[in-house]
Amino acid sequence: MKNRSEDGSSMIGVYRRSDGSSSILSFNGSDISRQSTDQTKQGHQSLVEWLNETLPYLNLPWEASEEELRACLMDGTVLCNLLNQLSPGSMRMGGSFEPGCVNIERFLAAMDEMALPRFESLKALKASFSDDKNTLFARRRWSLPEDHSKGVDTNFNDASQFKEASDQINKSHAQISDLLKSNSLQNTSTRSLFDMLDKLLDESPQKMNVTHAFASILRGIVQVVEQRISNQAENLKNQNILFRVREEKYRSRINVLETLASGTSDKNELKKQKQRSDAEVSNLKRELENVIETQEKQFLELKLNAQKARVELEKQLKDSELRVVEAKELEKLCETETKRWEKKEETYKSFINYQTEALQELKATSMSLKREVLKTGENYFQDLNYYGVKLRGVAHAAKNYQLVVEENRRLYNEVQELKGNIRVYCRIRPFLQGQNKKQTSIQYTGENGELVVASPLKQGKDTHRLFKFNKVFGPASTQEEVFLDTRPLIRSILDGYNVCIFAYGQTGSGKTYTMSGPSITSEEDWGVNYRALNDLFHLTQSRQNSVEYEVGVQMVEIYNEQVRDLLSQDVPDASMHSVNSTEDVLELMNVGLMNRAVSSTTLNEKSSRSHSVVSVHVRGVDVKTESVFRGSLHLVDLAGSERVGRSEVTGDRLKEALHINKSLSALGDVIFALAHKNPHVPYRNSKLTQVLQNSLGGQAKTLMFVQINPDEDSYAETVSTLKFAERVSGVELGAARSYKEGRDVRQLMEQVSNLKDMIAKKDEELLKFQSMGMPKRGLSKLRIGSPPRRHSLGGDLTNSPRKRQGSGLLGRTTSDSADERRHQNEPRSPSKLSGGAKDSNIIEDIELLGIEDSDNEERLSDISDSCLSMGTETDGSIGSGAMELALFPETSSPTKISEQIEHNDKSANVGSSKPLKHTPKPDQTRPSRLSISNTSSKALTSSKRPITGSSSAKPLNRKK
Ligand SMILES: Nc1ncnc2c1ncn2[C@@H]1O[C@H](COP(=O)(O)OP(=O)(O)OP(=O)(O)O)[C@@H](O)[C@H]1O
Repeated sequence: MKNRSEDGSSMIGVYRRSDGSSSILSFNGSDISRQSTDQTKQGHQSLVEWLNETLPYLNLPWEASEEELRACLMDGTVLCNLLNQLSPGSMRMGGSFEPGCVNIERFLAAMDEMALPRFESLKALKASFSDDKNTLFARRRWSLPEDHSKGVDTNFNDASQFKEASDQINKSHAQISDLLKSNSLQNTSTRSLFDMLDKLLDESPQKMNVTHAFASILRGIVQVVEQRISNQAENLKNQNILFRVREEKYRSRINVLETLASGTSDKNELKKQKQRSDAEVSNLKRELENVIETQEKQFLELKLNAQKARVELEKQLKDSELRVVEAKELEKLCETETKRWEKKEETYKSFINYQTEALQELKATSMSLKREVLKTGENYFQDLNYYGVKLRGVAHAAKNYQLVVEENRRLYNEVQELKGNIRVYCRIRPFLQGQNKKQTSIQYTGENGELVVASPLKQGKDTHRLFKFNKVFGPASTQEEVFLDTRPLIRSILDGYNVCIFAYGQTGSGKTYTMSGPSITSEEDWGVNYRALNDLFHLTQSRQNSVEYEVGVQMVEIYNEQVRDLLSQDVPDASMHSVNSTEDVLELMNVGLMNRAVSSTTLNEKSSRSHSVVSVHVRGVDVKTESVFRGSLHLVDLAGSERVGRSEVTGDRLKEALHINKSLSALGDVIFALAHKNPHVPYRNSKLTQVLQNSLGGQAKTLMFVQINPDEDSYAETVSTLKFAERVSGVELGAARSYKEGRDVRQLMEQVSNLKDMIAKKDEELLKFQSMGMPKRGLSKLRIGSPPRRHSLGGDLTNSPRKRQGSGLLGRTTSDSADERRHQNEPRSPSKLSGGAKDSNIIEDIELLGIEDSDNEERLSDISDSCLSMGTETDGSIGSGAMELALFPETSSPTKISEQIEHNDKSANVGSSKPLKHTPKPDQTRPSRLSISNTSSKALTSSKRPITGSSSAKPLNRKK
């Protein structure tokens, strides 16, 4: 608490007594005013005591009054000495203290320096220096800033030094906080406060990790503030000096006045002057106090501002720190980003370079392309013009294409006809291994088809026999050479002709070798069968743009006059298999060969005792005209033709041989009948001739391979075989006819089919009548020439509607009862079959066959029930005349019909290529209609599965 003396004299200090009362010591140069409300004597005495102890020369009485004490201290010398005693060196006066105000000022300055309150000077001094130990401490404490500043500048050499410095800093902080708590900071001099601030700032960089630059900035600011404060202080000092000057002036005046007073007698006047002077002094004191108060206020304001500035600065410092950290992070981020962008820039640069290069290349390519396009365009237009001209030619040619194709076919067929529709090629088998020593019966083979055979055993002129065929293949001929001369016929099949190729000869003469080949694994060994089908597929492929072909294959064997399907065991009739490639055919024929019945004989261990027939049915549709072509190829590997006597077989084997010979004889009969243009051709005499019916005759092309065994032992058989072949080759069968159906024909076929259905219904009705017990007489009228017995592979087919439809590729329908009857009445004499008794060999053959006329009826009945019935016996053609006959059955009068039949029979047998107007006799009307079976197309179109083929038994035919 600060108090001010009422008289305005300079205030030196205020001290507080221990009992709580306050005392003011004021120094005005002449006295020490003391204002006390309750001063205890004890406190006063202790003070005197302390003064005496400290400055013994004072020797103040123990009970010295305040006035005495004040008088003692008044000139300031005692105070200076006291302070010098307590704190040596604190008073920088060289040890001598002249009495006067100057001493008091020094004392006050020293107090300020030691941060002791001015107004409790003595008490503070006493308290500070009462204890010896504390004396040193106090001194140290006030000199701490200097020490500490030194410490701050010191470089710490080790951790212990650093710790020590850190401890000192902490201590000084503690002291500062103590000062703050004890409010003594308020009384601390400005200088000291700034020292402390300075000290703190020195500490800050270490403790708070503030950058040195910042600290220096802060310090600079503080210095500025300090400068300002020091300016203020300087002002104050100046003012003080001014006041002191004035005080001195007044004091000198007082002295003058006192001198004058001593010289004058007028005491009152002196008193008055003294009072005026006192008044002036007190005025000056008040002025001084006011100035001090103003300065203190200003100082406080400045301090406050400094604190605020400091807080603000600290805040800014923290912000700056944060910003610095942020800036550093940002800097790092910027660096990484910069690097990244640099990398990207590099990448983009290289990419752009690459793109630019690519662009250049593209531009160049584009330019060259443009040029090429232009060039191509020009070429294109040139070509277009060129092709336009060509196209006109082609279009013109295309108009005539069909005509040319037709012409081509016609010419081709004419060539084939000129070559002969039946051709005989003779092939001589080479000697087999182990037959080297054997003599050959073949004496000569000529290029022109001449062959001379002779028996080495017989001597004489007539021993040599000359035969002439279309071609003779010697033992060295290859399979390919043999097929080369067969190939032209294959094309005919695709043009709608029927072709039959069969191999005839004694057992072991090489029939199977020629037809199938020794093995199918090697293409070189392929026989005629495989090569023909292979060719067929190649031709269909080459023609596929103009004609769509479907090919179906059947494979049967005729064994003991029974037909057996070699491709399917389960179906009763010959099954049709659709084939699309040679591979399909190979597969099928492999199966067929495996199924073929083979039995051993003494002549040929593996000799086949059956005829095998591979039938290929082709249906072609002309894409443009929609005309349908049908062609068929029969590839027949006949059973051995040797004589029964030589085979030395008995029992079942004998029966087999007899059947084989019988069927071969029937084949001979057919050929001879055709050769002699007999009105009747006995196709029905064997299953073989039935099967081959549409391939043997006026409209078919036939090729026979006559196989010869060169062995001298087989001479007789060879001669027999060659004679047979010679006769066949001499037959002129007439022009072949292509089976070409136009749209009209197909429509007619459909009508025929409908009519057949109607007839079938009528058949059923007839059967009903029969079962109802109609008079036998009436029935007998209907059943003219009914067969005595029926045998069929498929069992009794009489009532089967399916059979009545007569479907199947092979189905060319069944028997003609009139023909049958006529056939039965025909005497089967050797002369008739052979064309005369002149040829004794034929008679010999027939004898060997052992065929009796009594067999005829049974044989014919077998044929009529055949599953593979192949057509009428009346003529070898597919009877287009028969079709017409079926179409107009009711319109023709009986007389006319009979005439027409006779006419047709004749014309058929002379090989007329024109469609025949075949009108049946009254009792033949229905059978004739039924003799047409246009089912092959149906069979082909559904030929993915086995098709019941040619077993189209016609119940009505048999019933009539
Ligand atoms: N041109 C030939 N070149 C070589 N060997 C042949 C020739 N012709 C036939 N052969 C061989 O003669 C033997 C009998 O031939 P193949 O079986 O073809 O006679 P085949 O007339 O069919 O007899 P079969 O009537 O008993 O069936 C076979 O071993 C066959 O390989």
